[in-house]
Amino acid sequence: MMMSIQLENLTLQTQRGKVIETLVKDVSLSLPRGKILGIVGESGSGKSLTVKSMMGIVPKEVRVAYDRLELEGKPLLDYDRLPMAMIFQDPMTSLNPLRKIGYHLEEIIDRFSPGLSAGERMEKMIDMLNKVGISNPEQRLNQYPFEFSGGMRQRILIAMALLAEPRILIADEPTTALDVTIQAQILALIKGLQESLGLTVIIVSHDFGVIAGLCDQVMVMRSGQVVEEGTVEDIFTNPLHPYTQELLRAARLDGKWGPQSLSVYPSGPLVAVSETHSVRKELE
Ligand SMILES: Nc1ncnc2c1ncn2[C@@H]1O[C@H](COP(=O)(O)OP(=O)(O)OP(=O)(O)O)[C@@H](O)[C@H]1O
Repeated sequence: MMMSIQLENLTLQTQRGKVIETLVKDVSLSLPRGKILGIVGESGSGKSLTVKSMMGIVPKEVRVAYDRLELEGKPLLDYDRLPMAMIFQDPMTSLNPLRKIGYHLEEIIDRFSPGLSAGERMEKMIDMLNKVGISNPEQRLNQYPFEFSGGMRQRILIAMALLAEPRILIADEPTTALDVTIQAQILALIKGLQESLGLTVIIVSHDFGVIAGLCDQVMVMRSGQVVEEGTVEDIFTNPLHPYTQELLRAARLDGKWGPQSLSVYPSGPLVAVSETHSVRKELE
């Protein structure tokens, strides 16, 4: 089977004074085309640095080494022509507050689809905003980032990522900054786009609820190393590493994941049905 991403023995190190510190050690992953991999683990476990090193965007002070990094069967030689795009936790930091949304989208079109007429560019922008669920796209193109909610800004970032026509989408904590209802909508959008465009997706999260609802494969990281990996069923129904069990227990206590809700998104807010009775709603 052709692998979309193949990474072998990624190790990341940095130097503090005379001491060399290993941030990520021997991380390997291979992901078939069209599948979703979730990387889960507590803060500082090395999730972000792992995906950033595939994109070639680790900070300068971090030394990157691996035995193999191949995208779609080819060694990665040219970071300017990656078939891969990335979205981040905080959409505001990726948008220029002084520029309208249309400007952001046109910039990407100019880079990845040069030579289009003004009409074709407009058509492409409107089509993409429709795809990511933004209504009144013509009007929205003329608005500034601050005129959008957090969830809508994340949709814009997804639109920007997709305009680069990637076959692999990397999402680093894409819903962490959003409230729970909006989180579910953004995850449903990512899932829908993955299905309709046949994207391979890597999603980084510290939230097992997010992983359970979305992923085919799961990689659990702790202190820069993978402690367990497997299909979503392996990890959720038969977690073997105590850390995975601990994370799952914590996720259950958090109310975000229960054994019966494997294939659904995190449950919604408590809604009162009477003065004394509240019920937790399931989100789509
Ligand atoms: N530029 C850097 N220089 C030195 N150490 C770094 C640098 N960037 C990250 N680290 C360290 O590398 C480790 C892994 O960081 P990383 O951001 O990948 O973690 P993470 O699992 O994504 O956590 P979070 O969810 O908090 O982002 C952390 O201990 C972090 O402090």
